[in-house]
Amino acid sequence: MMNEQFRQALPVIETLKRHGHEAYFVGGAVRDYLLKRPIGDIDIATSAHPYEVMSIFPKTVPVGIAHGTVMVIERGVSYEVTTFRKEGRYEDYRRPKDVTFVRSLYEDLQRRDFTINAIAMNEHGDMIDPFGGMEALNDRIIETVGDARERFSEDALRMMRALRFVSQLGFSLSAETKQAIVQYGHLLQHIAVERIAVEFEKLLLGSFMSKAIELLIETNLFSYLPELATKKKELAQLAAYSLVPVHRIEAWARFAYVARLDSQGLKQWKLSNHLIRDVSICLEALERIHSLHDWTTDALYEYGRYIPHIERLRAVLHGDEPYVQHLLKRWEALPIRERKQLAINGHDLLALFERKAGPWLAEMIGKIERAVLRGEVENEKEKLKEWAVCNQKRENNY
Ligand SMILES: Nc1ccn([C@@H]2O[C@H](COP(=O)(O)OP(=O)(O)OP(=O)(O)O)[C@@H](O)[C@H]2O)c(=O)n1
Ligand SMILES: [Mg+2]
Repeated sequence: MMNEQFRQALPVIETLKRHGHEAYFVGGAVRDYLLKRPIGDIDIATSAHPYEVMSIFPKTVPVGIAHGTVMVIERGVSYEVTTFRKEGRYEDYRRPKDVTFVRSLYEDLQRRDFTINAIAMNEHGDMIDPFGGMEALNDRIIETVGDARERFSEDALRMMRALRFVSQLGFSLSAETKQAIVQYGHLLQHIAVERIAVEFEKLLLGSFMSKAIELLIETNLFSYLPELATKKKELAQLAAYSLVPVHRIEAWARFAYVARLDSQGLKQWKLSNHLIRDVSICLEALERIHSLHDWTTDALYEYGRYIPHIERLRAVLHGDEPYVQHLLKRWEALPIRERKQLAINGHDLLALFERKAGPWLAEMIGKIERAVLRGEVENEKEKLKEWAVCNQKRENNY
């Protein structure tokens, strides 16, 4: 009964109970535990007020007091402890700013998005499941708690969440839930792009991505996503790929490649500049590298640590085998893997030629770099100096 992660978290529940409060495990961890999937963060719901939670535990962080959430750190692990609540008035189809704390677990579960996410577990491992979540898990159905149109107008992001759960779990949408997405999809326009992108990324990384993308098209929800309103055909192509990308860079790069989005398009998704740069490098590489043959020494050197991403993408997009290990071996065998490894630097060259710094210097370093990479000269300071001087003479003779 109960797995190690929950057992480790038991003291949090027990401590709350000792202080006279109710406390349960809730949310995704309970769902994933019942599905025998690896569980992520453990969330706890309690009748205790946030300030009571903070006074009971020695180590807490008020991460979301306004929403009733306090992070409790117990034996180095952090848990989100949220006071039973029902959400206050919803405005603008977003999560409410104010919440009302309630004293009953039932009311707390009632405000949750899907029945599979509205199951609570007590300290003995007993399930409290007033909305049929376990049956839905068994039937592999995603259905809202109560009226779907109500749930989606409370928080329109839940429509994206429904599809990301489809992608992660391979479940189907209940007829009512699907119908409500068709009807309320436009409300997604009120949701911050950053929040949409978080769910979309999980969708792109799910094992059943194709099924989710097909639903995205079928419900027309795609037309409210950044840059995708006119990309129905491209999305359908994305659904045709069955391999799962292992990394977020690959997930976004494959998406951008198939949907024909450039870095400007990705900017509309409000991804971090860092991620956009990584994805853009992969996209640029995919224009050049179509087969194993295109992995020249120069390409290996240029793409360095991106080789595994690019190669896996190339393989998926061209229906080929990935040769990651082979390419990494070739990359590791290069005389140098980055400019920093050159045995000569700018100072050395300035002294050698007794010249002032100028454009000639970068040009010279570039030539030396290429010569070393091609094995024309050994990466050793004296040899490089000699080569540089000879090269200069050769050029002056022309
Ligand atoms: N828009 C939302 C977001 C969350 N929840 C509720 O809050 C729980 C925790 O939310 P979150 O951690 O975002 O999702 P999980 O279901 O836990 O999924 P994951 O395992 O990916 O964290 C959900 O299970 C659900 O009960 C909700 O009702 N409506
Ligand atoms: Mg969670």
